Amino acid sequence: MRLILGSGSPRRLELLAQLGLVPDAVRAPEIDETPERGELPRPYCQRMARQKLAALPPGPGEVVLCADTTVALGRRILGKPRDEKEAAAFLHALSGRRHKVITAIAAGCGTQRWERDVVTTVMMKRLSDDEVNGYLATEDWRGKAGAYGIQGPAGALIPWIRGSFSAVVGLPLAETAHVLAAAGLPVWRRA
Ligand SMILES: Cc1cn([C@H]2C[C@H](O)[C@@H](COP(=O)(O)OP(=O)(O)OP(=O)(O)O)O2)c(=O)[nH]c1=O
Repeated sequence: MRLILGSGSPRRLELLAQLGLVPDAVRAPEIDETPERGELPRPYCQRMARQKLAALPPGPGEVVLCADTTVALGRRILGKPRDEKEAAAFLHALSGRRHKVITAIAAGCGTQRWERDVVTTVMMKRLSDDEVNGYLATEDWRGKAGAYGIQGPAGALIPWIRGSFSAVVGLPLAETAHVLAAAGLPVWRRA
């Protein structure tokens, strides 16, 4: 069975490597990530993971793994910021508050499909202007939902989380291992 990572995210490749898994191929899905009117963050995130998989149907002997990470501030979806101005606005909105990070995974093999999602609560400290500007200057926010990456310098801005660290970074490892095993790729027997 071949493992196909259906994601262009370097974080997801690294998280799979943490399990000792090196995909046989990496394919980046191209889908429209615009939320529907009134769509809530969790169903949106589930829909994104499902659509990414639908854009990359598994070939014979392939397991395709796709995922989506969405930052939710109440009912509001904070996607990947378009520019520094939007990143600054996201950080100000998150400052001093707790929010949710949802990561949904979708895997497929033949006509079978597996889906899971994990919701983690993240606390962002109250940010000073120096902290916002200093973090923006690192450029680390680019391409990241909610305009931060907990695994990088933004770690200094996050006093605690309740949930799964790996899910916040982009792939919930326990659920991913479970789904891959169900699809015929047991983590422990691949070494
Ligand atoms: C909140 C958060 C997000 N992120 C990243 C993970 C994802 O790469 C990104 C969310 O965007 P996604 O749309 O989930 O993924 P992507 O566009 O990077 O890749 P693909 O669609 O090809 O799978 O934000 C972090 O790296 N750290 C964090 O703390």
